Amino acid sequence: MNVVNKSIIVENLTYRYGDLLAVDSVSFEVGGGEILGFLGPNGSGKTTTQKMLTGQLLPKAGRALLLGINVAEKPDAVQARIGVCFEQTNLYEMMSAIDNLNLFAELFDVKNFDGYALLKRVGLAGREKDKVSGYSKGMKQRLMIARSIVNTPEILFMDEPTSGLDPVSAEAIRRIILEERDRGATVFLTTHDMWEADKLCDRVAFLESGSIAALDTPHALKQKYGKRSLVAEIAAPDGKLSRREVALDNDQTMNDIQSLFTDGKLVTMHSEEATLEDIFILVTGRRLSE
Ligand SMILES: Nc1ncnc2c1ncn2[C@@H]1O[C@H](COP(=O)(O)OP(=O)(O)OP(=O)(O)O)[C@@H](O)[C@H]1O
Repeated sequence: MNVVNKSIIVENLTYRYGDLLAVDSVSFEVGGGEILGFLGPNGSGKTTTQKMLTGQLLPKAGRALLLGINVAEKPDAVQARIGVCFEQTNLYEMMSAIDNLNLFAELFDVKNFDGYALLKRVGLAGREKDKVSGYSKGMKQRLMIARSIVNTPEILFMDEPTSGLDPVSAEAIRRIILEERDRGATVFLTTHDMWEADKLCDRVAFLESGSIAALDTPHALKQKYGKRSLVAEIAAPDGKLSRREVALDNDQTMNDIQSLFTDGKLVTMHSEEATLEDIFILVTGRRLSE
């Protein structure tokens, strides 16, 4: 990652609510066109960090540079160039979807804005003129995504964008995140969904009690912390099935694999690698869903 290509630079960012240290001197960088997953259990400081990065909270110490601009010093300059999709962001419920988007396009001074094309992209074609109050949760979430990309943002912040959605809506939102990344946007994504993080993110940060416990590609984290194994089912002469797990990374591996073929009839065999959830527990000692 070279200097020009760093979209987000965070240095010792700190936030306290009274005596409670919510974000504890966090530092990291995100490259242009990268998807960074920010993962942590409830209360670990994800939202507070996002709020400081998007100019909604002033850090108590440290700083965040977005596109080379110090957010605390010039929040307006930063906000014009980013997109924010937070769960609690309000849509104008009594207005139609298209009017919501047109209003935002006006606020951002977007030239030649085509709200119909954007609504089509998020799967809301045909419902453009319906009032948002009549939209389902998944439809509102799609509209929020559309709203967050009205200004073709260079950095997109998303807080749990697929939480509580049906699989079709969730997949549509993941597709848009990847399209935005392919267009060149940097994406900062918080999620509880480890499978989603593994699938979407170039790198993930594990946040625990306001500190980053690990930050790397999902692959590198699995290599570093995960164990690889083979899981086999073997049938005894009486037909009784037993399950065997063979660690792939120790001195006994060859002998153990051979015994799978000699100790009975090998019925099934597959390799298993650690999930991000397993590694999160290993690194932080906590479950994500605690
Ligand atoms: N407005 C507030 N006043 C006081 N304490 C707060 C406030 N907002 C958050 N906190 C506390 O700061 C800590 C970090 O909260 P934050 O909302 O950043 O965590 P989070 O990781 O986003 O959690 P969640 O996954 O539940 O959204 C928590 O201990 C929380 O109780």
